[in-house]
Amino acid sequence: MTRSSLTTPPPGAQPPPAHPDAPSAGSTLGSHYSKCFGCGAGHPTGLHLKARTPDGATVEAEFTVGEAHQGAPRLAHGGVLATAMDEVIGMSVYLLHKPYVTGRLETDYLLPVPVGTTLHLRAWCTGIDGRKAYLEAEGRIGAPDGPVAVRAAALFIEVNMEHFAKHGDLAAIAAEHQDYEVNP
Ligand SMILES: CCCCCCCCCCCC(=O)SCCNC(=O)CCNC(=O)[C@H](O)C(C)(C)COP(=O)(O)OP(=O)(O)OC[C@H]1O[C@@H](n2cnc3c(N)ncnc32)[C@H](O)[C@@H]1OP(=O)(O)O
Repeated sequence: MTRSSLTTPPPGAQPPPAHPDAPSAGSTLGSHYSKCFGCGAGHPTGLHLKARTPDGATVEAEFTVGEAHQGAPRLAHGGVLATAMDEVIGMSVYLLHKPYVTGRLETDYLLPVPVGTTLHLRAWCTGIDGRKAYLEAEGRIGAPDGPVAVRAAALFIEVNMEHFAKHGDLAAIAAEHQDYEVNP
């Protein structure tokens, strides 16, 4: 990953220890919002990602590139792939048990991804520094150990629920979620 200094944890920043109330190893992670383009089951044209954590530290999901995701003919659009990376990283933040939003997302495209390909996505945290969470992700073609097609590095910023109340629709979030301490 050719991550920049902005997405590289500063010296001494470490991934956090597992939060006692975060999803445990083997858990499935629900959608944070039914209309989310990345994970909402109710979104008519979204990516419909469904994630799980095999170990309480990383998050995995699969994304099959469809007709609606093309850029060049029969090939995935890079922006759609970046969305998938943003979403799987966003889901990995569940494990930190706090609300975060994407501040910066960097993406490397290593291989073209044809329509019909299933990308095996994985995301993990590389360090925490105050409100800043440093995270990475990869998308592998066809299998969890397949060739890496996409890599991402991100800086997520911790926010409070007022962020969503001020700028968005907290009532819509509250209608679907009970635990406001968790990035749903
Ligand atoms: C439960 C609900 C559902 C939650 C649903 C969440 C689901 C996740 C879905 C996928 C994720 C998304 O797409 S989220 C949607 C896309 N993202 C957004 O809409 C975020 C828009 N941006 C913002 O609202 C703001 O810029 C924030 C919150 C990111 C930061 O604003 P702030 O709170 O005023 O904080 P600020 O002081 O500026 O920044 C804090 C520290 O981070 C650094 N920093 C901030 N941005 C950057 C950046 N782009 N690149 C480098 N560094 C940065 C600052 O230098 C500072 O470092 P230092 O001085 O402390 O060293």
